[in-house]
Amino acid sequence: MIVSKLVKLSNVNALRLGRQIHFSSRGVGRSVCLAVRQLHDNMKCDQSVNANVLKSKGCDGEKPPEPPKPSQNDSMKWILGALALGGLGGLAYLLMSGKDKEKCSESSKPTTARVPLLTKDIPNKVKYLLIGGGTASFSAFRAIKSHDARAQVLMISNELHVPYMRPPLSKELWFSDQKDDDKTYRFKQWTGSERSLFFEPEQFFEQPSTLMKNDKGGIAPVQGYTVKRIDSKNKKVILKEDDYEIEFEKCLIATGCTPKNLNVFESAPSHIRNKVMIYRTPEDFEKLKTIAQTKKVVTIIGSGFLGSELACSLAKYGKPYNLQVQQMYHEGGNLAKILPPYLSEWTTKKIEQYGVDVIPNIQVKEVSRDHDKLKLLLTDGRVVITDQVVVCAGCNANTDLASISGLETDGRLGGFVVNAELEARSDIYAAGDAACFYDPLLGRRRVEHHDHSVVSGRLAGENMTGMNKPYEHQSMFWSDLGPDIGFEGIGLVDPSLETVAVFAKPSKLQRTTSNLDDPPAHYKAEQKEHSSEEKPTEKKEEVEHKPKTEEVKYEKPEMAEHKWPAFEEDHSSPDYGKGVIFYMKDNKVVGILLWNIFNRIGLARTIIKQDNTYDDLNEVAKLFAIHS
Ligand SMILES: Cc1cc2nc3c(=O)[nH]c(=O)nc-3n(C[C@H](O)[C@H](O)[C@H](O)COP(=O)(O)OP(=O)(O)OC[C@H]3O[C@@H](n4cnc5c(N)ncnc54)[C@H](O)[C@@H]3O)c2cc1C
Repeated sequence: MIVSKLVKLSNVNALRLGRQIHFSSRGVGRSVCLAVRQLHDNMKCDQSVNANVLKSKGCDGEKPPEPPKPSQNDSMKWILGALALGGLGGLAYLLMSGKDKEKCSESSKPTTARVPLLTKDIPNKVKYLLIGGGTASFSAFRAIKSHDARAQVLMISNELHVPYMRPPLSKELWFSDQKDDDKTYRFKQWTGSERSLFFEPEQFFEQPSTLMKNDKGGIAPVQGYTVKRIDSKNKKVILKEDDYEIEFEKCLIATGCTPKNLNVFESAPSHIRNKVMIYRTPEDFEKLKTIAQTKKVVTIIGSGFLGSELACSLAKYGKPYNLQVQQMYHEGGNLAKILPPYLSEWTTKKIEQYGVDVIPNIQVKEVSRDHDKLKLLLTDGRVVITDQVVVCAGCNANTDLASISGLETDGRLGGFVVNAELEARSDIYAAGDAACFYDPLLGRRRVEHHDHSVVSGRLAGENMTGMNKPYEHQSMFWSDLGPDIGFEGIGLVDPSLETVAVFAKPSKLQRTTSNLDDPPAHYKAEQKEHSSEEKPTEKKEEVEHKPKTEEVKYEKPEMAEHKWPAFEEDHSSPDYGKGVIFYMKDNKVVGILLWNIFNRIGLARTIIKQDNTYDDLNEVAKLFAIHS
C-alpha cells in the first residue's frame, strides 16, 4: 500500500518547492510516507535581540548575591560554622547565616560557601588552569588526565558546585522521585538505574590547598570565584575578588553562557522582576519546583529547546497541583528555529495536547503587578495573568573577560574566536558554549549543546597536553518533548536551509525496546575518553586517582516509564511519527535530524562527513531504517 501526503507549507514566504516521495510498505498502516523539499525564508524572530543579561539567582530578580568576600569576617564565620557542626557554636552560626536568609527569602542561591574561603589557599602557579566549572571544563580535565597521568589541574568556577550536567534540569529531574531535601539531584537513567546530576561526588575532588602536594595529581575546583582577566603575555589569570594572580602553562576558557532576559522585564521595578526568572542551575530548578507546587499559573517565554522541554515537563509535574502552564513566543510554532514549519506546527499541537496553553506570534508589550500576580499585556492586545514568568530566550556566551584580556570574540555568533585546534592565543584554549570555533567541514560555528561541550572540552584538553588535533568529530544534540517526541540532530540544523524529509509512522514498542538494549550514541559520548580507541598510544604511567564512587556516564531515561497521560489521537492532521530530515546547502547534506529514530546518529555523522551530493535522498533515508 502506498500512502503519501504532500505537506502543506505554512508561513513560508519565498521559493517554496513541495515534492512528494512515495515509499512502498507491506505492512498496513506502517507507511505514511512523505517527503518535503523546501526552500524558505529564515524566520527572523529573536525576541531577545539587544536583551541584556539578568542573572536569576538573586533575590527579587536583582543581581545574584555575591558569595561572601574572603575577609577576616569569613574566617570568623567559618570557625563559628565549624563549631556549629560540632554542636557548640550552632546558635552563633545560625544567627550569622540567618541574616542572608532574611534578606533573600525567594532566592535561588546555593547554600554552600565559597571554596576555599581565602584566596591564599589557592595555588599561585599550576600547569593546567580551567576557567569555568561546567561540562566542557570537566571533559577537558578527563582528557588531560588520560594523557598526562599526574596532571595537577586547577578549575575556577563562579558557581558553588562541583561540576554537573544541565540537561536533566529541564527533563528527567521533573520525573524523579527524589525527596525535596535531597541535594544530590538523582534521576533515572535510560537503563532504569539512577545517577546524580554531578559528574563525580565531592570526595573525588582535591582541595585547592592540597593539590600541589599530591604528586599523583587530580583536579581541584575553586568554587565561587570569578576570573576577571587573563594576562596572556605573562600567562596568568587575575581573580575578580581580590586581584589574586595564578600563573599557568596552559589555560582553558570554558565559561559557558548566561540566559538572556527581555528588556520589558529587565527595565521593570523589582516587585515585578521578583516574579520573573531565567533557568539554568539546580537552584533555578528548586525555585521553579516550589512555585509549581504552590502557585496557579506559570508562563514560559520562548519557543526553543529549553522553553519547550520545560513547558512539557511542568505540564506533567504540575498536574496534581492543578498548575496551569502557558508557553508564549514571538515565533509561529515550537522549535521554529530548528524544525521545518510544518513540523514545528505539528509539534506545537502535540505540546498543546500535553496540557500546555501555547500562545504563538506574540511578544510581551507591557508588564504590571496585579495584587500578588503579574499582568502581561501582549502585542495582540490580549492580557494574561500569571504567577511566575520563566524567560527561556536563548543565551549569551560569557565573554566578559575577552576585551580586557586581548582576546577576540565573534561579532555575529558571539563567543571566543578559536581555530580548528580550539586555540585563541598561544596556550589559551576555549571550548563549550563559549567557544566560536572553526569547523573545517562546516565553517565557523558556536554550539550550545551538552555533547559539544563534552567533545570540544575533550579536544581542548588533549591539545593542552600537546596533541595538536583539529576539530573533526561532529557533536550531536537531542531533545525530548513528552511521550511522543524525541529527536537527535547533528551538523547545521537550521530551517532557513533547504530541507528534505522522509517520515513513517512510529512504532512505540520498538522505540522502547531498542533504546533499552542500545542507548543512543550521545549517552556514550562522555565515556568515550575511557574507551580503548581514545586512549593514547604511548604508554602512560598508571596513577591511582581518588576512589570513584559512581559511574560518570549520563544515560537518557526511558520516557515511556513516566506514565504520561493518554491523549486523544488527532487523525485529522498528518502523523510525523518517525522520520529523517536532511538540511541541505549547495546540494550537500550539512545537517540531519532524526525524528523518533534512535541509535543512528553515527550513520548521520558519516553522511555529513562524506560531504557528497545525492541525487535521491530516499535511498539515503532508507539507510536509517525508518520503517523497521
Ligand atoms: C536546563 C538546560 C537543559 C539543557 N538540555 C540540553 C539537552 O537536552 N541537550 C543538549 O545537547 N544540551 C542541553 N543543554 C545545553 C548544555 O547543558 C550546555 O551546552 C552545556 O552545559 C555547556 O557546557 P559549558 O561547560 O560550555 O558551559 P556551562 O555548563 O555553562 O559551564 C560554564 C561555567 O563557567 C562559569 N563561569 C562563567 N564565567 C566565569 C568566570 N569568568 N570565572 C569563573 N567561572 C565562570 C559558569 O558559572 C559555569 O559554571 C541544556 C542547558 C540547560 C540550561
